[in-house]
Amino acid sequence: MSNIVIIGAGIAGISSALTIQKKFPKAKITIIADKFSPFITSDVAAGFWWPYLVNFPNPDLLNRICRDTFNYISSLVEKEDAGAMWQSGYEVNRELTEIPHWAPLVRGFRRLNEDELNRLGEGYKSGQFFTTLALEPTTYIAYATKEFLSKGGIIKQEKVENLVELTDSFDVVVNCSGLGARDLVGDKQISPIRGQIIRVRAPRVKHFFCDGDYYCLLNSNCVILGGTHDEGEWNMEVNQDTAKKILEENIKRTPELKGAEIISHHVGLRPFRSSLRLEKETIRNTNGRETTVIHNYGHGGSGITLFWGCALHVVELIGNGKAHL
Ligand SMILES: Cc1cc2nc3c(=O)[nH]c(=O)nc-3n(C[C@H](O)[C@H](O)[C@H](O)COP(=O)(O)OP(=O)(O)OC[C@H]3O[C@@H](n4cnc5c(N)ncnc54)[C@H](O)[C@@H]3O)c2cc1C
Ligand SMILES: O=C([O-])C1=[NH+]CCC1
Repeated sequence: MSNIVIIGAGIAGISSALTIQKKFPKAKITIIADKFSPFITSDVAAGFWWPYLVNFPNPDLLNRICRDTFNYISSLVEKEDAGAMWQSGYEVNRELTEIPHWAPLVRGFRRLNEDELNRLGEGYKSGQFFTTLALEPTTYIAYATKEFLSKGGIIKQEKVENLVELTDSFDVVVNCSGLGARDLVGDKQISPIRGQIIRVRAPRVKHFFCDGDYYCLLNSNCVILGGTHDEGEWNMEVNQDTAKKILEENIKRTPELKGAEIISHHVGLRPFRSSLRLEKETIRNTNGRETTVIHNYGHGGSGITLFWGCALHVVELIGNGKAHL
C-alpha cells in the first residue's frame, strides 16, 4: 500500500487529506502536525468567503480555485454540522475600485450608487452589495477530521524538523505547514500579517460590512469584528487598545452592534507569501529514493476562500502518474 503524508492540520491540511483520500482510497494517509484546532491560525479566521491579502500569479487557476471553493462551501450549507452559511452585506472602499474578478461567483453582486455610498458613511468612493458564504473554521475542521478518520485516516502529533527525513517512508509528502514553512523548508518569502479580532454575540446584526479598515462579518455561531493587518508582526498578545478601537470603529459603521456581548478576543498570524505556493517538486534523498512533494501554503488572508480549490489542485499535482497509489 502506498504511503502519503500531509504536514499540517489547518484548513489546508485537512482539506488536502480529504481530496487525496477520495482520489487514492487504497493509500495509507497520515496527517502529521504539531498543533491542532482549536489552537491554530485557521481557528482565528472569520471564515468569510472573500479573496483578501493573497497573491497568485495565475489568474485562470485562481479563478478556478475560488469557484471550486465557493461551490464546495455552498454545498455544505445544508449540512448542519459543517458550519457553512450564506450572508449578505456591503463592501465599500475609500478609493475607486474595479469590479472584482470574483463578482460572477457570489450571488446578487450589485455596485452601490453615490447616494447609497453617502448613506453608508463619509468618503466612500465605490462599493458593492452581494451575498457570499461563511464557513466557521473550527466547526468545519472538526467535521472534516471526523470524515477523514472514518475513512481510515491517521493523525499523529509531531513537529517535523526536516521534511526530507519523511521521504524515506512516504511516497508523497504534502506540505500544508502555513507560516511554519518559514522554518520547515526555509522559505523566507512567507511572513506573518498579524490580525486581531473580537468575537461578539450581536443577534440584531443581519448584514456584513467591510471598508478596508474595519470589518463586521457573520458566521454560524457569532459576529466577528476586525480587521487589523500588521505586516511582519509576530506578537500574539491581544492588544487592549486595538480591541477598543476595533469595537468603537465597528459600532460607528454598524450601530446595531451597540451593547453586543463580547465573547472573546483573538490574534492570528496570516501566512502571507509573495505568492501562494501551490506546486510540486521531486526530492531524491541520499538513499536515491525519489519522493513527490506538493507545497500548499501561503494563503494569507484567504485560506478559507481558497482551501478546497487548492486541495483539488493538490490531487492534480500528485497526478495520474500515481494512479497506482
Ligand atoms: C484575524 C484573521 C482573520 C481571518 N479571516 C479569514 C476569512 O474570513 N476568510 C479567509 O479566507 N481567511 C481568513 N483568514 C486567513 C486564514 O486564517 C489562513 O489563510 C488559513 O488559516 C491558513 O491555513 P493553513 O492550514 O495554511 O494554516 P494553519 O491553520 O496555520 O495550519 C498550519 C498547520 O501546520 C502545522 N505545522 C506547521 N509547521 C509544522 C511542522 N514543522 N511540523 C508539524 N506541523 C507543522 C501547524 O501545527 C498547523 O497544524 C484570517 C486570518 C486571520 C489571522
Ligand atoms: O484575513 C482576514 O482578516 C479576512 N479575510 C477575509 C475576511 C477577513
